[in-house]
Amino acid sequence: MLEKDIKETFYSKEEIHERIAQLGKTLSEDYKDKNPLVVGILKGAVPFLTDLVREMNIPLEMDFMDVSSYGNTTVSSGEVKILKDLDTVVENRHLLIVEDIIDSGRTLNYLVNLLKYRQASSVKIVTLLDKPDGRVIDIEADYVGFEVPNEFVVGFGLDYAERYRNLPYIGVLKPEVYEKNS
Ligand SMILES: O=P(O)(O)OC[C@H]1O[C@H](OP(=O)(O)OP(=O)(O)O)[C@H](O)[C@@H]1O
Ligand SMILES: Nc1nc2[nH]cnc2c(=O)[nH]1
Repeated sequence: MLEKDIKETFYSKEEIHERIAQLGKTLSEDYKDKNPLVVGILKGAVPFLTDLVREMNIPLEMDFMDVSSYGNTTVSSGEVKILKDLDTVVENRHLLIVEDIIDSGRTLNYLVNLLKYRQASSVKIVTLLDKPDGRVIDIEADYVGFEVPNEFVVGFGLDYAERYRNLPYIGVLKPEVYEKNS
């Protein structure tokens, strides 16, 4: 059903699971004894976060924030808005922000500055995907799953107009899918 809209697969289900297992192992070593607060950024990071934390065999806590800069389009508005804030006080906590993708860098730049201002002990980023050619603000993730080219990708949490988040792999849509929507 969903497959018929996909032009090309960049990363398969198996490749993604293998990479998440490696990241979970590294993070378990780096965060042992730190009781990190794992901060998921809704909604795109949910599939990645739920797989990642199950590969981390250390004590940790989870919380979620929802911020928006894209609306229902493939173009960033440039303005980041908080739609849902954390429930947890982050002062003196080690934070690990979990994202599905860094593209322009605007979302993460905003979040890192905000959480540092709230006096977290440390703020690091793990992202499933990094799109370096999309960058407008100079910010890098501390842990990256895969690099992707400068194309609008969907799947494994990433949507187009709220669809395709449940695809178990990462790919790009056929051009006619956008034409139908415009
Ligand atoms: O580096 P940037 O250019 O800021 O782009 C990255 C952000 O864009 C997407 O979120 P979106 O606002 O589309 O929300 P969603 O996760 O709910 O789809 C993605 O989940 C990142 O949070
Ligand atoms: N679905 C999706 N959301 C994004 N947000 C920023 N870049 C992207 C992208 O390539 N795909």
